[in-house]
Amino acid sequence: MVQRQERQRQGQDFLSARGIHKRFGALVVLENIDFSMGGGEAVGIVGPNGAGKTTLLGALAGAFPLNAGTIAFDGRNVTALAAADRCRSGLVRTHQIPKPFGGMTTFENVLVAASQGKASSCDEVYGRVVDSLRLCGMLGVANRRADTLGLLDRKRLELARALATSPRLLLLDEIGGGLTDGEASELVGIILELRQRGIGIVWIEHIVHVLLQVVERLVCMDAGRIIADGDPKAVMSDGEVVRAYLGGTPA
Ligand SMILES: Nc1ncnc2c1ncn2[C@@H]1O[C@H](COP(=O)(O)OP(=O)(O)OP(=O)(O)O)[C@@H](O)[C@H]1O
Repeated sequence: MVQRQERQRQGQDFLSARGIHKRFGALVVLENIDFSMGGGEAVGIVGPNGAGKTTLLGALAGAFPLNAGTIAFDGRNVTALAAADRCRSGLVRTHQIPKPFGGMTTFENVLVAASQGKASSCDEVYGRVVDSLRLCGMLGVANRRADTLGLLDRKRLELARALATSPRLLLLDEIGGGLTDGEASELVGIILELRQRGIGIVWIEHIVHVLLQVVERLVCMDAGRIIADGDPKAVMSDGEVVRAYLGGTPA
């Protein structure tokens, strides 16, 4: 297994998850996961279907209570915080299948999200909405009902809604799923811009060559465990990763 790179994480992690354990009934989905990262870092998560990737993202975002483990974000223990409170503190996730409010316009969808973020004045909220729409290339469809948007625009809207909450760490769940390579590359441009703003990224994605345009560190999960964590090239050539994820025989 590729060993995790030691990079002054002790005591300085922006996000730190320790001993995470999650069961659904008798099914153990996350087994004693330790995961941490620094501020502004971009980490990709890969692994076979059912490995527990989305569940890990849900655990970090506060989608459900854990069976064991603790999560600290920016020096604060957030284990008992609900998802909405984690979002207000800057820990924000997107969903694999975007579910915008279909009867609302693109603008209204982002406005709802912006209102849920850190408390601020109406002017600031409005400014965040316009900034998010501009960054995600959605000003031209701001007045379109969300249920008339195609898949790429729905994915952009999912990003814009997350961005409007003023995230400091963004958890992206297969934002490129279902898109062509060209469409996914458009999202890469937006996500790179988010990185430039200092926003940390954790990104689950099956389109690995797209993911690798953004992240400097890759984690591979299998059967509820992290089996490799480190430099993307080293992880992708790791014997256990090749066996579990790439479906081949290690060279
Ligand atoms: N709410 C739930 N109730 C019961 N089982 C669940 C629930 N959520 C996930 N699971 C199960 O947990 C396991 C891990 O699912 P998860 O969605 O985290 O995997 P994944 O690695 O994200 O997979 P994929 O790449 O297919 O999205 C699967 O066996 C799934 O069926």
